[in-house]
Amino acid sequence: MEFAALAERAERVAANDGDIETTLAVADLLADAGAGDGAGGDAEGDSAEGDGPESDGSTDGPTDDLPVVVRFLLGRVFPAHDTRTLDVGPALCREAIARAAGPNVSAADVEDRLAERGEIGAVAADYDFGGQQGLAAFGAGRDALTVAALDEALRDLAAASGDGSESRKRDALFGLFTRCSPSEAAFLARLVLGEMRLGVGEGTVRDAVAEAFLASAEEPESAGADATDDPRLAAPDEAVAAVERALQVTNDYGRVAVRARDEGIPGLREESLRVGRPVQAMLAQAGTATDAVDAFGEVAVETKFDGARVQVHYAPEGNATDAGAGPDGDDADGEALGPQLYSRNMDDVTEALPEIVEYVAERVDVPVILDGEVVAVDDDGDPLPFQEVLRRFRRKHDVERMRETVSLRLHAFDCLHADGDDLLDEPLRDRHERLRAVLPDAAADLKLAADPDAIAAAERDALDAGHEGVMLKNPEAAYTPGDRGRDWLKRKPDVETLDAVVVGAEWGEGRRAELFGTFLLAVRAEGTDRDDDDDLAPAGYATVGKVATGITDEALADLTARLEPHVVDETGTTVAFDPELVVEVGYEEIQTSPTYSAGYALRFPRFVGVREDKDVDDADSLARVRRLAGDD
Ligand SMILES: Nc1ncnc2c1ncn2[C@@H]1O[C@H](COP(=O)(O)OP(=O)(O)OP(=O)(O)O)[C@@H](O)[C@H]1O
Repeated sequence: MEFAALAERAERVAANDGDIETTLAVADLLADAGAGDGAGGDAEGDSAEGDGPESDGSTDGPTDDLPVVVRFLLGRVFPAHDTRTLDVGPALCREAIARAAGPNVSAADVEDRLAERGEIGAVAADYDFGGQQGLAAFGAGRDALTVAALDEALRDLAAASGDGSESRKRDALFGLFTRCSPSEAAFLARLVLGEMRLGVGEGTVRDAVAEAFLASAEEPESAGADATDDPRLAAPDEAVAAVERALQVTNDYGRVAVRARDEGIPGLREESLRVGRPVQAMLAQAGTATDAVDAFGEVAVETKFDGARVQVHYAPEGNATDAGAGPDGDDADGEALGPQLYSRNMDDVTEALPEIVEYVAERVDVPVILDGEVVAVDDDGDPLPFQEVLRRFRRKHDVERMRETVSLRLHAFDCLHADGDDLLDEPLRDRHERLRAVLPDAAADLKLAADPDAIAAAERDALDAGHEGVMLKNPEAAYTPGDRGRDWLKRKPDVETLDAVVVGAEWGEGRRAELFGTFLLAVRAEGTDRDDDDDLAPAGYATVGKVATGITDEALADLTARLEPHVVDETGTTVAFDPELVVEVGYEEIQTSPTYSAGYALRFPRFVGVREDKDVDDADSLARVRRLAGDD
């Protein structure tokens, strides 16, 4: 396919403004790109026969434009799982455009034009690259670019590394621009910067692949046979689901399009995970303990580690199964592969984390794909804030020195593949069993809990151990790459906070016996008197709950020192204070309760901090609590 044809078709795609029109226009474009030389295309209505063999567009022989066109439409030269990048920044692109535009145009001119036009494609299209410069560079006038030639040129450009690579990239890009018509130049500029602006997202391409290659014909006669009986085709929903599934496991839109075209639904169903080819991480939504219990009944409660996401791929020597693959995701079945580590965005972070590589290599003896979090720890193994992990994460230089400064630990919480078995569709509880079997040392604990109080207790433990909180997961759920569904909930941070007065406390236990442990909270309640002797709230205050969660050892010592001088009464381990100190507390909800004199209780209260800026007269009132509870 000529690049000019693609650029022009892309402009027409972008002119559509409806979802369906855009999808149909992309489907048409893909069908045409897929019917070109070397494709098992359907130009003659023979796609049901096809040419069968697995093809990813990288075989010898006539080139297949389909995978390239699919990637280009998404603003990519390489599949998402591939860690290669063009590494062309906006400045380099502007310089190449300026040079291609001729001696009278400087990079600053291009920048000015960009400020006016607002977008690099429009700027590139403004210049006439096919003019003098192009002739001078290529002697014989404009030499038409094909999609395949452009793809090859960009792959070469991406491979440039080391000294002088930036200027070689600039030269290569300049050379390409000189061969471009305005619409090609716009496409190329957007492509190298990954900003296609066609209104074509991943969902559109998914639907278009299904439409172009898998949809059963609406009128079977038109295909000469009863196309609905063709096992390679399916009803639209089923076709889209099959494409989506293949995309989840391969992370490669080009490959999936080719497979859909050549082998239909059964071919897509054969796509599976490959060790060495990262998949998108499953993501979480915010939710409360009550949401989780309501939705799942029994909830899998895990520690939420405060670090950086990492996906571990490893196929040990001598024990690689058919899941082994080369790093570029080809089908190098059975090949061993040292531990590879990928970030949440599928960047290769292997080199930056040598101790995690060693850790995995020493302990795992079957091929695996694991999901987890890398956390920085102090000398006692206690977690450090996640900023410490970031100091290590993408580092290419000084790795050994940094390794001595910041120690890392892997907490694995999921297992996507083990010993030849793809586990995405297995329930979490079973995947977790496999995880414990392959890497018991690093497997995060998974506790099952069926009521919010048990979850709150687990959260308290996690916070006390210095972690970020808890994740609440559906133990029966599959692993859905890239999906932010309702099966994983990150416990919602407290949405509301209350500024309450500390009116009492209990001494702590064990190593905290010298410190107050639990604090009794009250709000202003003008006109109230003490109800009975058990009520510690002084006149004018009403109690709303106790807080013991979220307080570091340091904060406990500080609170104890500040409150001890205000003790007015002490019974056993319980003390009452003069109202002096205001603290901010988070909570999940406010419920009516006979336990406290306000008639309300904070559910899952959590200490946020001392309100140094507030006097007790500025603390929240019972009237506000009533409003927050929805009673006023
Ligand atoms: N046990 C666990 N299970 C799943 N994720 C965990 C776990 N512990 C820590 N995490 C981390 O928590 C992240 C999800 O929570 P959070 O929203 O805080 O992350 P984010 O990257 O800021 O946002 P998001 O991923 O939701 O866009 C995961 O991507 C993962 O890195």
